[in-house]
Amino acid sequence: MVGENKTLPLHTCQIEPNLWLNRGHAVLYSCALLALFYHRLRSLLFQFTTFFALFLHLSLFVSDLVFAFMWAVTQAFHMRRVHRQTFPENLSTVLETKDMPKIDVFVCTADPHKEPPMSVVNTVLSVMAFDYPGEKVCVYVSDDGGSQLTLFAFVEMEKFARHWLPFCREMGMRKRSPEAYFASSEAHPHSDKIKMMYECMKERVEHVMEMGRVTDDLIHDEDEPQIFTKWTSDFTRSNHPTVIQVLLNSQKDVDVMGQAMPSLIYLSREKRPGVHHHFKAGALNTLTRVSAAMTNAPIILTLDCDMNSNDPQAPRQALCHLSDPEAHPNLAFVQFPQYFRGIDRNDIYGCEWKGLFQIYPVGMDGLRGPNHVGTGCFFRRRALHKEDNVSSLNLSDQSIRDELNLERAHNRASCTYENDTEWGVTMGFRYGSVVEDYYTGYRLHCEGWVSIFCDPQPPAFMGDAPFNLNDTLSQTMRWSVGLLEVAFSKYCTIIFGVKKMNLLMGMCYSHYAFWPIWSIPMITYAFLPQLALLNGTSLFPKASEKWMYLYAYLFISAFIQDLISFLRANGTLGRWYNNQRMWMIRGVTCFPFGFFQFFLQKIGVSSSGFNVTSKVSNDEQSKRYARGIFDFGVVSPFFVSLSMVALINFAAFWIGLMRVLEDGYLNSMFVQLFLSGYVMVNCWPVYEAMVLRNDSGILPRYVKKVSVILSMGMFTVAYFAFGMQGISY
Ligand SMILES: O=c1ccn([C@@H]2O[C@H](COP(=O)(O)OP(=O)(O)O[C@H]3O[C@H](CO)[C@@H](O)[C@H](O)[C@H]3O)[C@@H](O)[C@H]2O)c(=O)[nH]1
Ligand SMILES: [Mn+2]
Repeated sequence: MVGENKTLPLHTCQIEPNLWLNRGHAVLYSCALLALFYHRLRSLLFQFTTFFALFLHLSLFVSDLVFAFMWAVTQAFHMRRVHRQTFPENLSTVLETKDMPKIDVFVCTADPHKEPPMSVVNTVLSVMAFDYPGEKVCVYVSDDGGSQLTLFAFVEMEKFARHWLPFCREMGMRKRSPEAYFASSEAHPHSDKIKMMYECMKERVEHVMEMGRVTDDLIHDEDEPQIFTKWTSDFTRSNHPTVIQVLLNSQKDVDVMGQAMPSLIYLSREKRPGVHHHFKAGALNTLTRVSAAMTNAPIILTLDCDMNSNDPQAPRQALCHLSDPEAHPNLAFVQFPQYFRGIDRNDIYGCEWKGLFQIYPVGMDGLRGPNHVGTGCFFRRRALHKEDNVSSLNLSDQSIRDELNLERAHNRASCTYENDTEWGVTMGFRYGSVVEDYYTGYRLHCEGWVSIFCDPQPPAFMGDAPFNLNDTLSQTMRWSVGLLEVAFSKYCTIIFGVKKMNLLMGMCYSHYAFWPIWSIPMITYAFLPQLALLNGTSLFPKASEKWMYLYAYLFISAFIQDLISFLRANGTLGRWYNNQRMWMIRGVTCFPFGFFQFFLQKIGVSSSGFNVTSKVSNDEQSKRYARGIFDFGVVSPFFVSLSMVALINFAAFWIGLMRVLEDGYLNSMFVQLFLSGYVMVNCWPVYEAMVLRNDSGILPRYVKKVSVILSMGMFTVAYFAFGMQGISY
């Protein structure tokens, strides 16, 4: 066991027993796959009567190859799973409180309308209230929206925080974001006074949000007017100077009980039209440089604005690894998983991402460590600066109000600072992919850094998940584009990755990089067998043939393996069912559209973008979500392709069933009929939204019309293609 003091361990690490079961299954399944390809190749050669037949069988062949590739790379996650535990109560054996390292916390926000300032305020309050010496914490809020509304919220919050932090210490509660605390059963009956203060602050912030700007009558403090003077008439979110505002300084600010407050710094980096700002990666690099000039803590915690601390012990848990004298010298980061609040019982949109955030990191942790997921991650500053830069940035004892430091910080937040530097190339968060988290972690692992997965219960952090279908699909589409940017770059995971790390790590990273290629088999299997069924053409072995067992084994055992690992990670059957349904939906919507977008970028027609996920939902939407009802509601190309799948499969199943019963073809059409039925059952929410429901979340008429027309067009083309070729088995 690693990091174990003779008596009191800081952490333990256990390899999962029974791994041979996974390995045995992998061998068996591989053999089955080989048999499948033998069978597929044979059909390809023997049934090559016409080009159309070749096209049909080639499509299925390629689809199965993709399935097999995805299955194979996923096995790397099951080869060496490890489970860690931390013991923060033992930290004192290696570290006295006065020696605890300083921590800089980066909280990113980008748009006050999609990310309400009050929610960012809650996040910041929850981390300021960490169970950690106040003078050792500095929270930086990066506002890429350059919004005076967000700054106003923090000016207000700073006063409330002086009451909130002592309150948290006194109550010793776990949830330290006011919103989460007041809504929880933890809330103390005598918390009325502090709740009132909170409500007052919230009211003022929301009032300013409604007004859209900060008016003079809202400014009380004599210091405050000058804070907002940078917002002149030509200040826009994409064209403005740097704003750095020190709101709290731990060297002089104390709470109402006289204890040092953590520092709090608002930063909105300079933006100019025509100068690429590299989205969140750019924001994080600016924060890294600015914080180096002001507090220069050796440990950095990155958080998205919706990621509240859910346990004030989180920094101590991370320190169990980071401060362990026996820690790996190249330990770059300790990653906590993303958990989400407010997910409905059955997680209809599969937003929990159990595989991505809970199951697969355990597998990577047994290799070189989990991938970085953008939030809830404690970095060693060393991993983000180049070695030689760390010493030159060693300014840790300087005051954050120091004029020289402030000037340095301003300079480092300028939009041209990075020109001709290594920032984003070999230093800091890497540019070139909109999934900067995945890409940065990947590059660090390739450079020989390692990471650790820390998944304590209760979860250390909790974030928001998208609450409607279009938002979650847009988010996955952005991820898809970002992942393809990595897959098709010179840092391709299967070539560069395998070479620089090892085969298994390369496979894990490839699983993500090639996510969007799921769309190839998904689209093929969603349309081709169904169109063939409608035209009386059989594409699979007969139900009575022995090859059928092979198909059944491959299909069923893949599902069972997935189900078992889902249930073992505290999943429920309902959530698993919805999760597999969302895979199908993503496979025919955001993955192919992501592919298309990536292609447009490659040929220079479109440029990459970071469409921030909205963290607000209206009342009606929330009600529907709570009842597990799908929200369509907007005209979106995703819904057109999804509706087409629903329509074609519906027609294929019922017409196919009628024909089969009439003509007795069930034996040869069984697989296709089963497939249409399976897709149809998965598409149930789409039928509901098409014809059965009557609320504002139904499929818009326009989407229905377009998808009916396109489906008919597709059917007609297939009718002639199958008819003219005259294939029928
Ligand atoms: O130009 C930008 C765009 C975004 N953000 C911030 O980035 C964070 C993540 O954005 P969000 O819209 O919530 O994206 P998600 O897809 O929900 O986030 C996941 O995926 C991102 C990569 O696509 C990662 O950065 C995140 O950490 C990860 O949680 C938010 O705090 C934003 O404020 C910026 O600071 N600047
Ligand atoms: Mn998010």
